[in-house]
Amino acid sequence: MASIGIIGAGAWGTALAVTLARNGQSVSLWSRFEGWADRLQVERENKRSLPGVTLPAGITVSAVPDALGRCDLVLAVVPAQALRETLLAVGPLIRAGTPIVVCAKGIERGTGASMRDVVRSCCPECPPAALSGPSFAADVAKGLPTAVTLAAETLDGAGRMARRLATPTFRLYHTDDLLGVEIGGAAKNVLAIACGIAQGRALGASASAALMARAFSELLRFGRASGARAETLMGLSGLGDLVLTCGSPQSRNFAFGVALGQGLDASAASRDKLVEGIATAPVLHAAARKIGVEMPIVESVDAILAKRLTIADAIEALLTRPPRAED
Ligand SMILES: NC(=O)C1=CN([C@@H]2O[C@H](COP(=O)(O)OP(=O)(O)OC[C@H]3O[C@@H](n4cnc5c(N)ncnc54)[C@H](O)[C@@H]3O)[C@@H](O)[C@H]2O)C=CC1
Ligand SMILES: O=C(CO)COP(=O)(O)O
Repeated sequence: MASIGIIGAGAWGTALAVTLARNGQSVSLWSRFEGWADRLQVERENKRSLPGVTLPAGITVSAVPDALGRCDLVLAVVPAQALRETLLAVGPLIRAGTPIVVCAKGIERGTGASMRDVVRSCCPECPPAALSGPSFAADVAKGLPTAVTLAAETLDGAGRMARRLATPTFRLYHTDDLLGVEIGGAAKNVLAIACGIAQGRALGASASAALMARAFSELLRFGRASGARAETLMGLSGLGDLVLTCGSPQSRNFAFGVALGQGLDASAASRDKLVEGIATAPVLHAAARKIGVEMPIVESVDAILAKRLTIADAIEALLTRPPRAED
């Protein structure tokens, strides 16, 4: 069987490589940094993100992307804002017809492009797909169980990829609602920042639950108006990942929100870690406005990050919105 290619040797790229290789797959893991690729290849451990987890022999790590051209399935696991630049660099090596499964969760800043549209524009001959759902890299790398969703343009294609990537502890459901899966992953990061802020401000467990429920209502409203299916938004990649990310300090987006809520400045709170919701907040807010969907929590996060509102004013604005029927 041909290898599975993984682009990006950060926390999630490494965790996926480990999971797949433990299940007998041969994995080519690519990092753009030669020194980092060499370290992983020799030390057999990602000491930065997943200390204590051994890379199985089935993983080959390299900074030379040629092996991607011999893979029949490629996972793109770089930050959402780096996907275009990365695919422009290594995409031409990927064989036509090879699906590119984006594992990043976000919307491109500047263009407002979805991850599948970035794949389509950089690698027009490779069908885009997405893998998303409640899955912390550290949990998955330890072999703890979870379930996520694989979305592709066709249900058959999604099913084939899901069977290829599933392991006894990494359970994959599949769907052809690529739009819905991408929206869930991108939106939950922004909403988790708001939930973190509530935690950081010590607003209490009742407020956290209320905020999470209203956050889900925003996700659902935006997703449906965009054409996503309700069952996807209520599934693993929507509600499932929202619950995980909005309720756990293990989440970088939630932890960033907590730090903001405790009074830390945004750049200090996100130093040395990837917080996808920061870049996605303004683009998601703009996309919602464009289609006339109200997303007050997303709007507040965007305004706080852009320093148009203080946290205290944003909380006050949310609490004093006119009463409305629940939707
Ligand atoms: N860590 C997690 O638990 C999970 C992360 N994800 C998603 O996976 C994506 C990647 O996240 P992590 O692996 O956790 O981040 P990370 O920060 O640990 O790793 C990111 C990787 O991308 C590479 N990279 C960064 N900028 C780049 C650029 N401009 N060009 C090429 N490569 C670049 C880095 O060198 C690194 O190898 C994010 O979109 C995240 O939302 C999804 C599920 C779980
Ligand atoms: O997407 C994730 C879990 O499903 C990881 O969330 P964070 O990027 O907030 O750490």
